[in-house]
Amino acid sequence: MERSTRVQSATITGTEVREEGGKKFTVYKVELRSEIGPWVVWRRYRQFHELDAKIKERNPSFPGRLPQKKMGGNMKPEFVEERKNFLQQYLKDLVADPNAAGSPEFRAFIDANRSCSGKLSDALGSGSGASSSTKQKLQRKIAVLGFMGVGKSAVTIQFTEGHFAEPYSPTIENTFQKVIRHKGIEYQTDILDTAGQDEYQIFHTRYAMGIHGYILMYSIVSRRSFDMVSTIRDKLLNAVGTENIPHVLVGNKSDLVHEREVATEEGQRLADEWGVPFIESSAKFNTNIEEIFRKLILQCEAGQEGSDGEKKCLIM
Ligand SMILES: Nc1nc2c(ncn2[C@@H]2O[C@H](COP(=O)(O)OP(=O)(O)OP(=O)(O)O)[C@@H](O)[C@H]2O)c(=O)[nH]1
Repeated sequence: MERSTRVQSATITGTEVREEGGKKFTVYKVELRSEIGPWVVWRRYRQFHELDAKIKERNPSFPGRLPQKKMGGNMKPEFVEERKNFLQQYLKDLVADPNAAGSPEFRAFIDANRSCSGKLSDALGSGSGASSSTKQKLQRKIAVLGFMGVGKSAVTIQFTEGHFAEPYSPTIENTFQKVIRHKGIEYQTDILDTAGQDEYQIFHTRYAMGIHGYILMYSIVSRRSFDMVSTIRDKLLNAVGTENIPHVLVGNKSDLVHEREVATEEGQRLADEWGVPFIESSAKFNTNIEEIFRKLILQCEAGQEGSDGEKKCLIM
């Protein structure tokens, strides 16, 4: 299955005035559509400008033209409306150009995980193709997926904050950060702790964009969560459009040995079928927690260094 998620349209459907550090600015609401569904990002003019500079660097003959920068009066409604129309035309030209629309810069621009203040260069940190022998901090975005209550938050919190979050509170969505060092390279990991998924939920497109690797988790004390992890993986592969995405299978709550419903061999067999690493972990006792993230980063890097057809650490 080798399909790329192509953006079919990008439409500016509104504007909003926001404030940061006492400064007001306009943000443009961009509605995007692809075969995996619609999603929205908010972007300010400066981010369009940054995108355009990168696109032109890559392809100086790209025909899209941005409206000129303006020093004052750029909050006036008539000016914002005019700029919006210009930006709309720019996006239309961009989507119509397969090279520009398929570029990592545009992928980062439409990444729903980025805010309207984030710099494009930060989002592209990992996609620069830098050699793994040089010392630098690379950004890796990881999403943790799995059925409700399997311990996605507990594992993430144990890894990033070093304690066990005992009381159960269903997650809506959270992002955590931690630096991992591996072979002299520092990886700035952003971990997206997602809401528990089941077979009826539509897979959020934002879980398919801008993520380098996935932790697919079940609980060894829940047969249902083990059955569900394959369904979630199918939805993920379908949304991302390729099987070549770094992921690991995790059976959490390994400390609850007397309540076990899924044998270690079953987890291992499934991971072998998928061709990915398998780890049993306990967030409660901090067993194998770092191992999960290390294995995922390793898998990511192995793909990047490997030959064609290998799992690649890419921004989808
Ligand atoms: N014994 C044990 N309990 C765990 C472990 N990991 C998580 N738990 C408990 O399981 C419950 C659910 O954990 P969460 O981390 O909130 O699960 P989640 O997957 O984030 O849940 P949702 O946000 O609903 O999807 C909590 O009461 C945790 O304390 C573990 O390794 N061992």
